[in-house]
Amino acid sequence: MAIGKVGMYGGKFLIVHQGHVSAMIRASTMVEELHVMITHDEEYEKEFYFKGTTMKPIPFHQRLRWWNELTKDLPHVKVHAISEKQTGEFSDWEQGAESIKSAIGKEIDTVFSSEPEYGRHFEKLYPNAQHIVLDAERRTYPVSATQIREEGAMKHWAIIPHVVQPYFVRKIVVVGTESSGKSTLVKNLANLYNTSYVEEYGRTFYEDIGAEIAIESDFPKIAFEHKYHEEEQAKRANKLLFIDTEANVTQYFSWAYLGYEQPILDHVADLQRYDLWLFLEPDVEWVDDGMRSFGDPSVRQKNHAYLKGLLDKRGIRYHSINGDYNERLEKAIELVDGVLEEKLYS
Ligand SMILES: NC(=O)c1ccc[n+]([C@@H]2O[C@H](COP(=O)([O-])OP(=O)(O)OC[C@H]3O[C@@H](n4cnc5c(N)ncnc54)[C@H](O)[C@@H]3O)[C@@H](O)[C@H]2O)c1
Repeated sequence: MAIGKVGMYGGKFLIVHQGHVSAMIRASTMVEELHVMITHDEEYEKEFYFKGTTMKPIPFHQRLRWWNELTKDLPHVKVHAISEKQTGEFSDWEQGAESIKSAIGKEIDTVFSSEPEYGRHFEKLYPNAQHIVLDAERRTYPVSATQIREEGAMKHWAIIPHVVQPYFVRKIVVVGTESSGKSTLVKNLANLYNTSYVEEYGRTFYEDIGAEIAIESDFPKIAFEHKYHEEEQAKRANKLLFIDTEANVTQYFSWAYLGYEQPILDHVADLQRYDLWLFLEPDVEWVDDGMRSFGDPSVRQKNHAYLKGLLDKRGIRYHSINGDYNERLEKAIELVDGVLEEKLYS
């Protein structure tokens, strides 16, 4: 028999970690229905929880989405987001409790937390409810959200839930014109860092249709499909995702093959966020693999300058990578290690 009928488990969940998930799952086995309450005050959070960290504030919609996904197989667990104005006083909790009670709409008989000292608040706010303290010593997951915000997600990867991890995956994009060594570098880096990668979709597209003639509608299709693969691979990534090309490169190909740029590709480029841009200089030997068209050295240089111009126009901070294959790899590794150490490059 359940210990209680209607349970409540609340927090700010900045960020959601396995300690929270473990508490929620245990609580869900003790009551007939459990309500997870995400209390938020985004202005206050920005000022008091994220300032001075390398982490960007996490919108409450994002937290709601994580909790929805985490509880999707538990029909008796409901998730709510509650605005709770923060001033650092107990009155914040009073106002929050009113919103919590009205959102649940039923008598709350069990309140869960991992903090014994919250008991004094709960006695006043939920006088008829029992307070069940779960893992007060944080033995299962000895970590706090504050520590993760301060030290960064990379360091605490193993205790970040799998539905939350894609949000924190660091995206490293490798750009350059044809035969600049992008695909080899991307695969080598992915294997070195034991993670996933995204291939240049344009190549697969033309291989699949067996055509060498490009038409206007190919390029938006390539850009969208490429984005889809980025999303999919981010779910499998181990901290880092290596990506071969992006929408500016697709724009460059539109210009190179059709003679003009397409505004829709600019819109896709506007939405992109990468943590590190590696720009490969065309100083390695041209390799004709049967799919390439611009081997002449002067054309190669002109194309290279055009692509750089596209990135410069957008104010993108890229890192030029040149030299032989070993020099390129070592330079890339140095920069990628910086990403793992939460260095901000863009
Ligand atoms: N108004 C209310 O009635 C009410 C009720 C509950 C919570 N709240 C809000 O939530 C806040 C309290 O939550 P918080 O700041 O502690 O939030 P939090 O998001 O850091 O933690 C949420 C809960 O998870 C527990 N927890 C944290 N790390 C854990 C770990 N490693 N292992 C196991 N459990 C762990 C916490 O003790 C807390 O009970 C309050 O400041 C208040 O704003 C309000």
